[in-house]
Amino acid sequence: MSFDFAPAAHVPLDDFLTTDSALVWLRHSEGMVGFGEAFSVSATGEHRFEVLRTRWRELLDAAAPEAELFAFVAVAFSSASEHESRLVVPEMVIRKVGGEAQLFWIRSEDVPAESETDLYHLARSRLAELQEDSAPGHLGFPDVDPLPAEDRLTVGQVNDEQYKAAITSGIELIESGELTKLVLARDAVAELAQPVQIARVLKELSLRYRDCWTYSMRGLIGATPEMLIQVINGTARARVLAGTLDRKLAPGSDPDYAKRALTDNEKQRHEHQLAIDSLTTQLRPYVTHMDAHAEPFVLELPNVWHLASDVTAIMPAENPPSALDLAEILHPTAAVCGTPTVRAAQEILRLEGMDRGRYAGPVGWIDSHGNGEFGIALRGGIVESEHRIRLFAGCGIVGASDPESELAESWAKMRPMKQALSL
Ligand SMILES: C=C(O[C@H]1C=CC=C(C(=O)O)[C@@H]1O)C(=O)O
Repeated sequence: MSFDFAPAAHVPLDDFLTTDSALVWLRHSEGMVGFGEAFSVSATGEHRFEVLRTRWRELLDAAAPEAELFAFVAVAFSSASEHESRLVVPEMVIRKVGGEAQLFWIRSEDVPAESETDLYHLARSRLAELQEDSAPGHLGFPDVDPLPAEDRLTVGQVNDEQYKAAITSGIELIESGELTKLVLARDAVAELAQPVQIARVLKELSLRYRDCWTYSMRGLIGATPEMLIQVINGTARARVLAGTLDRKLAPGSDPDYAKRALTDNEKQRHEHQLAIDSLTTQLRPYVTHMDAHAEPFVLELPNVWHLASDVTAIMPAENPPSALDLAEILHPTAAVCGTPTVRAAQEILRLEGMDRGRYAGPVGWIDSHGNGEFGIALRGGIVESEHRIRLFAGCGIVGASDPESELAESWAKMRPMKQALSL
């Protein structure tokens, strides 16, 4: 059931981030926050999307026809990943769009209520209970977590030298003509003396990175600037990024620096074009009309500038694919994998030396009408235990790439999380 929810209409939705276990999708202080867990399914391997989709359909088929259900979804980057892809239906969702807020509740049959007003009060008190829930139990942390004496950031599975060596091998593959583009990632581990305060980190990200989509899905947290696909009432939208410039490197007084260094730079344009082509080629067969900007624009974030392009498409009126269908079709784009896709994915497994888990996979939400939004899980990390979070960042490699600069760029991409964790 759903109610108009005035308490969220006049305040930022961020104010409802009271518990670390909340499921989150926020941008410009609107979006969705979910509490509790009515249903959950996980999957690994090649059929992970299909397993999530099938269980979601079964759930919808079993639900009352008028039920409005939402699920939060995060899918592992690779079919070879040992990490689980998850779909979680929260018991309650606060959704805010265009200044209007609603509260959705999957009420268990045994909650008695006499009137609408009664129900609303019951919903409010249930929400208050769920908002108090401090249980990181949902995240399945191990019981024992040795405390670091002070906060530290250490190398992950891939150290700087290994990362640069992988990039050099990537460049060789591109020069030999086997690949056109390859995205290689690395990790770093933050160990904190105090428990990771997920809700606080999310608030910081959402406040500072307002143009990004702040997400939290059972331990996977971050704020991504890249929209893989959004489907709302028959219109699909994507924001494709590729081509990055660290703002720290910019000369202070030159207003045209970002434009010159990105828009007028051949390497960056080439890298960007490959990402656009991979998205539009995959999307075209599923839509009736598609518009992509002829010229990319410069997206300004507090840490970096990106070359960006927005794509809008109209879905067919009959049997349109759902947001989850499209996420599967489009993943992985050349912004996180490479060109050609299959070969690049193989080289990522061979050269990267780590399991990306849900980093760089689709993360977002879906509803019972096929609508949904999936960002690419970038600029974030995975909370691995109460005191430890693994950060990830990757860089698109083309023939003209330089390993040292790409390493520096990967640090720039981790800066939002480092700041939010006060590291
Ligand atoms: C792979 C990441 O970024 C991608 C998205 C935007 C720009 C990118 C780049 O310029 O390399 C990457 O393709 C990451 O942030 O971990």
